[in-house]
Amino acid sequence: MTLAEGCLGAVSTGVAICLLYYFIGNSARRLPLPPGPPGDPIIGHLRSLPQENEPGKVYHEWAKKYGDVMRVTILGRSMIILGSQQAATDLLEKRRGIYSDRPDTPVYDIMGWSVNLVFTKYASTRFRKLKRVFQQTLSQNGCVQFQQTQIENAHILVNDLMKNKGDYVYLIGRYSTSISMRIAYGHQIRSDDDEYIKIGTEGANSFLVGGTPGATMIDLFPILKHFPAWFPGTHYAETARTWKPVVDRMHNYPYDVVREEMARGLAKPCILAAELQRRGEQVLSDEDVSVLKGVAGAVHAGGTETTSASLALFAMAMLLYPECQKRGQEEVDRVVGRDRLPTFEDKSSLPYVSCIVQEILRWHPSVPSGVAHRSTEDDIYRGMFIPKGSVVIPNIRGISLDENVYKNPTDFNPNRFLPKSVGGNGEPVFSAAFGFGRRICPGKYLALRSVWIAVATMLSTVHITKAKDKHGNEIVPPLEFEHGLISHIKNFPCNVSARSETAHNLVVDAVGYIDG
Ligand code: HEM
Repeated sequence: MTLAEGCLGAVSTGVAICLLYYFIGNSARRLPLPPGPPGDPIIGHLRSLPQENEPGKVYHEWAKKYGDVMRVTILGRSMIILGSQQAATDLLEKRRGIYSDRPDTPVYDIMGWSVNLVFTKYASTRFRKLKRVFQQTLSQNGCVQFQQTQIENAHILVNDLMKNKGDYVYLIGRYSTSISMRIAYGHQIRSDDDEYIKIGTEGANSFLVGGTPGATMIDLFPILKHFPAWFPGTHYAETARTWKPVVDRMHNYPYDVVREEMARGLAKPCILAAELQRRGEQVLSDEDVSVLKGVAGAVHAGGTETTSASLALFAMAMLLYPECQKRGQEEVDRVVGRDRLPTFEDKSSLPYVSCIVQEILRWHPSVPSGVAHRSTEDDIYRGMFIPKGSVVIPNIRGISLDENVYKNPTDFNPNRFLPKSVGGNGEPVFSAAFGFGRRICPGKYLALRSVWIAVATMLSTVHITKAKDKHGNEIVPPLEFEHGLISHIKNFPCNVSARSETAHNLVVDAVGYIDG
């Protein structure tokens, strides 16, 4: 074969491949898009998308009519809602190569959240750097190094609950903030006026004012962020600018403190100090500093509200389903006894307690609509065309309510996860609580351990009962939630008391040993 013939052959093959792609691409575009409820001309579903009410529940009802892969549009942008474990696994996990990006979130970028892994674009060096630190420190084995911190904070929690009795939701928030701050920055929270509680709470509040990430008018039309504040639709950009100093302070203040403590040889072991030490004498670029602030900030921002929302649900479940509390307490008493407190070594012998934790995560998932993914290529699924650039939402709440998988899904029933051989329903563990694919929650193992040790320690030492009104009648709190990226149960009254004098003394002793 001559050189000319060879070149001709290569060119013809190239042209044939291009034509094939062109025809496949075109025929894919001729396939039906996923079905969905009717929308308005031009604006699409802007008016009909649920905002106030529980969106995941509304999507779940729509899915009964339109299927578990639904499409809605907002001003021409496609949003695909996945309503079953099967569809979410097929796309977000099995085709992770094309469903792992995040949509643009200019509102959160203006606020200063772009340092955080959750908003980082998939195909970026920054994503790989942030992910590496999480994978190394918070893997299933890596988490074990933090168990003493978790145990100590569980003891502080029950001690405070016994003293403060009714202030459950606040103390749970303090428990999860303490764990995050200690792991990220080596700082143990000891009092209510601690600066870390203040900056953490303020930073977390910014999530309540930024709208749904990727779905505000500014996210859809970023040009609007340059328009004056009076212009319709610009409101989120203005709000975001107001909150920027708060979010910046949340990232900067603890970073500066740890650096200063390291310089004086006083820094406590934590993720930030370990990462700084790893870099030794090396001069840090602005990007390095921003990655370090992002890692530590993500431990706090990703872990605090989600963990406390889950534990707030635990108390509500114990109030509404006292028989589950009784069964959990009996299991702990049988395995751990009454003369010591639970440890992680007891975990494998306490299956019902683990089922309680699983059921908290399923009953009302704390991130009900997940965090939106974005597709980076055209795709075909079950004969439907999913255009490149679609925002893809795993409806975690909908998956938790799937009647084909979970019997009577609105009931709190830990027994559903026990094998049939021991009288359970043998239903599958609800893994969707932590998301999917390459964006799956990197704090999953830490979170599961923080929730487990708090639940086991509470079952061992305290009794949670309904509060009474002024006439002595028990108050049955309604199951109501504040809906945002993270779904929080609305504050509710309850009583928490020591289960026995022995339990009280054990806790007081344990707290006395915690190192200042
Ligand atoms: C019960 C507690 C928790 C729940 C229910 C939860 C749930 C989730 C969910 C649903 C996602 C989105 C996954 C996806 O996009 O598919 C996520 C992402 C994330 N979570 Fe968690 N999480 C919890 C605790 C934590 C903890 C303790 C940390 C940190 C130590 C953490 C850090 C993160 C980060 C950094 C991301 C973003 C990951 C990425 O975008 O690649 N989370 N979490």
